[in-house]
Amino acid sequence: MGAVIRIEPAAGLTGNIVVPGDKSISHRSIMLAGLAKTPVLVKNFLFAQDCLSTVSCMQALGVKVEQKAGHELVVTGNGLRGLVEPDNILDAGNSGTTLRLLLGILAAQPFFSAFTGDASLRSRPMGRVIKPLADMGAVIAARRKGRLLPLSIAPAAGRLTGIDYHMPMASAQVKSAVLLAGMFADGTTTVTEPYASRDHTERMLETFGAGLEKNGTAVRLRGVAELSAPAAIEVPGDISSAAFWLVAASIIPGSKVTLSNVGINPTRTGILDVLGQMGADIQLTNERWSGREPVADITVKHARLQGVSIDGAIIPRLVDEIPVLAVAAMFAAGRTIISGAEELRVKETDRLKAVATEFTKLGGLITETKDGLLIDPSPNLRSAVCYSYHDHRIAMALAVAGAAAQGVEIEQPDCVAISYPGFYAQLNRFNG
Ligand SMILES: O=C(O)C1=C[C@@H](OP(=O)(O)O)[C@@H](O)[C@H](O)C1
Ligand SMILES: C=C(OP(=O)(O)O)C(=O)O
Repeated sequence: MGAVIRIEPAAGLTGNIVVPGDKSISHRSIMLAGLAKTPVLVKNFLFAQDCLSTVSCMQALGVKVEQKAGHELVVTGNGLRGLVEPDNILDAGNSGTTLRLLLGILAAQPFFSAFTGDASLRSRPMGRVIKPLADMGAVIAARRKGRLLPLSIAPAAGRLTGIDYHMPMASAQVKSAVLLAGMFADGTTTVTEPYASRDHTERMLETFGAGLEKNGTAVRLRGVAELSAPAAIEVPGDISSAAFWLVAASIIPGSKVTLSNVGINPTRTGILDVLGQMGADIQLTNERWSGREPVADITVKHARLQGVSIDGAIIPRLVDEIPVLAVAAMFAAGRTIISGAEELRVKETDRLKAVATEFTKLGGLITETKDGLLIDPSPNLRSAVCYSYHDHRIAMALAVAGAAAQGVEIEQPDCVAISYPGFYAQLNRFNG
């Protein structure tokens, strides 16, 4: 693709877009299927770099993964206690989800393993997962006093012990790591979050026969002897990928686009709620179930947007959509205030800083605060050379801003392959 991509202004978005499979659910489908005894067909798997990192780690742990036609995989594991010691360091690449969820699984294994990742992942906080796992009896050593990759996991002295863990932040990755370790532990494991984060792990554990109890934001799980796998899992389209089109169509005049087969799990639909509050014209049709995950087709038309204030429980429900929500806010009337979003500082890059710095280069009226963003209507957006920070969501948010205004040049654009390899090709179809 090259070191820089030029995004041209787009005409109205029309027609149908099929967004790729959900990244969170794709990761979990490979991990849980890989711990089952019978083969699982995974349909609409996301063939993107992050999920492929999970595939290669699971293969290194002795799980067979075969690619079938299209977006299908067959995963064949060796049962809940059938993983084998990897003969090299596992590489999670750019993927926080791969690393943190697998850490929960590997913390409970009777063998040694070690992890590294790319430069971004090596700077992201791992203490938040290592601490509760260590409380369960896991033996994990990591760089910078147990906080950063690379890290190693030694076999625990005996079986892990269930804990009652109150998480300091809402994080599906931390919650999932503890629950996955809890499957292998003696007794019960309870995790409580300050606000509800995505619950795909809980839903998929139930699909694989592991009983859970939920009470508010608390989830409780007992140790499991063996999983019982479904014959097939169908991964819904990713609402976090759909979000780029929801915003692009809302702000580009003449747009009317239908996004088919998008996951609408309520722990993920904050973007629909907030765009709706801003005055977006969004309709859901054909609501149905894909296993335990709800899906729908979503039609979005251009609309006049209003600024909005968001904080608190909504943030985990749209945590990855904030960069593109900031684009919607630049095109809205009135100020938008985003707070309680300090978690964005520990994603692939510091997303609050990246959004404020790069959108300012485009003429956006946007200021970073300690835990969020202040965004004013920005009528004089211009073209500029902007930087992705190698962060897929920053690159795609910049592309949407450029497409809706005077174009943009994005340095280091290839990172979209982390979650949405066909993104630029799809956007090019709408060149004005
Ligand atoms: O569990 C998951 O699949 C994810 C959880 C979120 O991270 P946190 O758990 O750090 O909030 C999210 O940002 C990430 O893209 C995917
Ligand atoms: C934060 C993200 O992913 P991860 O934490 O898995 O790297 C993301 O996809 O926006």
